Amino acid sequence: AGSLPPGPPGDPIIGHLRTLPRENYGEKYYEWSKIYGDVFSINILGRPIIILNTVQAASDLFDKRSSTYNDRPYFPMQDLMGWGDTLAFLPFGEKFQLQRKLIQTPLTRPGAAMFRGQQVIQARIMMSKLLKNPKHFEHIAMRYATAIIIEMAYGHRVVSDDDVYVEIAEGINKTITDAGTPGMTPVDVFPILRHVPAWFPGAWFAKVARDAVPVVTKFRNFPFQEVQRQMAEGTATASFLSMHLEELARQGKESPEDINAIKVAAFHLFGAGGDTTFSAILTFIFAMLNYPEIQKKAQKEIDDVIGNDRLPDFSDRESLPYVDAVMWETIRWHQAGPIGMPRRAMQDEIYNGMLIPKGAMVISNMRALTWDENVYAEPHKFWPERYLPKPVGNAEPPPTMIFGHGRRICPGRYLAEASLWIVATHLLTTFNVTRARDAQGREIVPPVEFTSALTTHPKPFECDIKPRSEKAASLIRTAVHGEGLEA
Ligand code: HEM
Repeated sequence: AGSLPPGPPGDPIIGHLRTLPRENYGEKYYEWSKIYGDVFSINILGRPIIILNTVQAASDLFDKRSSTYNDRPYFPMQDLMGWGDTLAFLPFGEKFQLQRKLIQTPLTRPGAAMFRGQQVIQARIMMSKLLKNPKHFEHIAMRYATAIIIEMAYGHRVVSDDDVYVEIAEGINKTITDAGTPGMTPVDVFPILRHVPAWFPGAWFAKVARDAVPVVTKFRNFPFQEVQRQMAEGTATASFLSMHLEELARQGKESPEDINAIKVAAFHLFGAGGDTTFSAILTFIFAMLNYPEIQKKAQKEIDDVIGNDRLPDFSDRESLPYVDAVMWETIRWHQAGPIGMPRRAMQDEIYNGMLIPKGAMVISNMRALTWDENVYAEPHKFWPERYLPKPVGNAEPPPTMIFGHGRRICPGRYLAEASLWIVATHLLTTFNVTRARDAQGREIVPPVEFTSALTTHPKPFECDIKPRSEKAASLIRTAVHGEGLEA
């Protein structure tokens, strides 16, 4: 009946517990795939983990045999923190089906397009903040990613910097980072550690979870109560939450369970879509800093197509293939979620003669999928032309697999892509990202290093973000002023 996929040698009892990297799993697994094969396995205390390192394998299992892989393993850490009932962490079953439907329905490609007006406004607010406070670009990008999701989920427009939602969101992002990579923390490996008190040596995760609970609880309840209050007063703006609640009322199905399901779905949007979008935008700024020639070339395309009398809009996307290619290359270069989200096999299966046993954790290693040299020529090179048609480019496929596969594919992908595109295009149109200089006037060259958790970000870096011209600066000021959005 086949044996497990090959893998690195491990201890007969503890398996690969000690060989597992402490960070950058994606890269380590990518190296192991070169030695042990595209599909290889490790085990921790006898629990098999199967790692897929090509789009072919991920698609064969998660798309074509999806009924076996729609499940997720149990994530004790995220459960302790208060995320256990949210879509990304739910096992396959009724709750999953309901959450998936609630989240997916308004975020289809045409559904996501409804939020474009908000994205344009928020991109312009972001540019205006960069004009005033360029050194705070990291915070400004975080604020943008937050604002997009909060407005969509709750109808609240974040304009000012000390908005309470931004504060809560920062707290949430910190808990996500502190929690490490789902499936890989000590408590995932030894679920018994759930019961260990926070002071226990090495039990950092218990403290992280304990500190996260009030932050998560506040985010779960506060915006929901606000929208309920606004709906009662008749002042609510249309949003994911208000539309779902109105629909329930229309159907006369306002049971506490149904209302709670909607509350959970709205609250999950930020957890799933905030930090990932933020990571992609920060990575874009970092890529432009590291590849000035590419930045110039994208700016030239914009100058030729849009000119310098107006700001870009979504209607320009078709006419800017190079900018599109730069965006895709950014997310291929360093994707926000390097090892995706683990699945769990729901039955024994044989794949290419190898056994994938029921209960195994199955991971599609995004890092290897996006660095596969059979798909991407010289994968380590930042080369946007690769997506352009031949002979200018190499006609390689855009790396849409960073959003996953099958029935658990990221439901926020259209929204995420548009959030990134509109910011990238505004930034290229109006600003230059260049190296900052130290007190002696020498260029600061930050190392290309990324943090390691469920989502990754470039490690804090310095750069100069200056308007390309006085004209560009005034276009931003006029746009923001015209909308009455100065804060
Ligand atoms: C650059 C941005 C983003 C990236 C790279 C990303 C990537 C991913 C990946 C890899 C998964 C796991 C898919 C799988 O198991 O095959 C996922 C799941 C998910 N994403 Fe995203 N995502 C992004 C933005 C967003 C946004 C903006 C939202 C919502 C507004 C969102 C909502 C979700 C949800 C709810 C899930 C769980 C789906 C499930 O388990 O059924 N994501 N995402």
